[in-house]
Amino acid sequence: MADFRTLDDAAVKGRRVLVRVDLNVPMKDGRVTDATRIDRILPTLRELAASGARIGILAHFGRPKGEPVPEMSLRPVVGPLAERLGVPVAFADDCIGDEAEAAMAALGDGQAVLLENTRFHKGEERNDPDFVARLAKLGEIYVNDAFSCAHRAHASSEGLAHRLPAYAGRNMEAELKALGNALERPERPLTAIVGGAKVSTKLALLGNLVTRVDNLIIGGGMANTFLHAQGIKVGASLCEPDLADTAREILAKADKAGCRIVLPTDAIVAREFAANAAHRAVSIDAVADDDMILDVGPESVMAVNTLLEVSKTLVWNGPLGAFETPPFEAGTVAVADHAANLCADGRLLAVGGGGDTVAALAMANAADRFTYVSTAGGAFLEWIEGRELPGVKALSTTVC
Ligand SMILES: Nc1ncnc2c1ncn2[C@@H]1O[C@H](COP(=O)(O)OP(=O)(O)OP(=O)(O)O)[C@@H](O)[C@H]1O
Ligand SMILES: O=C(O)[C@H](O)COP(=O)(O)O
Repeated sequence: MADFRTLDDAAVKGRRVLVRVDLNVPMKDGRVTDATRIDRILPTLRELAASGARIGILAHFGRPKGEPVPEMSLRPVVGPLAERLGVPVAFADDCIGDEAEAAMAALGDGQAVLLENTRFHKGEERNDPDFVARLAKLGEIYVNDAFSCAHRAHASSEGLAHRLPAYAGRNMEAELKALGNALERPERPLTAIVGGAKVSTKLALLGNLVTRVDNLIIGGGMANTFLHAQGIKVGASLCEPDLADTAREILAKADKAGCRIVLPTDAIVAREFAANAAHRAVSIDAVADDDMILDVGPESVMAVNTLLEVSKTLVWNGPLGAFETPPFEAGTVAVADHAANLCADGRLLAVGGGGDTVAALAMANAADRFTYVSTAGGAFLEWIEGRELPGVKALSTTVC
């Protein structure tokens, strides 16, 4: 584990502490649908509040690309956060500038303010030194509790650690410890399931993953680009044709590395992406031009579950279908339940991670039966690949 300072080493009473957390929580119609990421940061926030810190909470939501996008405001998260924390949390409409500075100045010991989405500024993702300086002006101490954002070298997740005395929060510590314990020397066969919708940012990661795992099951929106790359028609499904070459390279690399790739052989398709839309199961080579693949089909579920029976370790990021919209949760739920049963029987060590993956595991009542559930998705995948995560590295190299 990285050698970093923790809250045990920080003297925070009466001091302005900037805490980077991950509030990129699953949301539907402006309501938080899974609060796992909120629950995991409570120990840090409670400890800081009890120690008399004046807490400025930094977080992002969605991918607004450096512009204020009202639908990606963090305001709807204030209520659930305050409720779970058990104390009021103020809100500032900007994370830098006069409003943010005034909000921080107004805090008493033990009080907290949530600052608006850091990604509303281009400087966040660019890790722009001027933007980092404007954030740093708000605090005297920096705590990074967002393991799930540690793969991003952004201003609030990396840059700040070089500007302020930096510490790991309790969630950051706990995630690194739990993942290390579960997966440092995984028993084989090691199987990974990667699904979900963040195709452009996660597909490239699979090139390394295939050299580390014995089996890679690809589902969700991620599978469609691979199917397309193999000349299979995916109709109106989520697909990134520009990444077809990358997908083919990954398949070739997997072949060379002896990693078995499992793609869906059938799918649940619909012509409308809506709850209870008319849908049907089709063979993967029978997807029509106006069909959307929204879940894996029953034959694919059976193949995945059979492979899990002969696996010793499972790592899973990304749901196998659009699980928030019934009935397209069926594939994800069936596989999650089977993995959880194998895990409960001691036949499989199963670790799942990711904002929506956690919600999907909870929907399947599988989360409690998994060995460990991480809040991290992309960061989890990069950690499994053995990459150094910039947000973690910055904590261990800080000079103050
Ligand atoms: N076939 C599909 N078509 C469209 N969307 C899909 C499909 N399969 C899965 N999804 C969507 O993928 C989303 C989750 O993907 P994502 O990659 O963000 O996973 P995650 O667990 O949240 O990981 P991270 O924490 O990195 O975001 C869900 O909203 C789900 O509806
Ligand atoms: O959901 C996540 O995995 C983290 O919040 C990071 O989000 P990002 O993939 O948009 O950087």
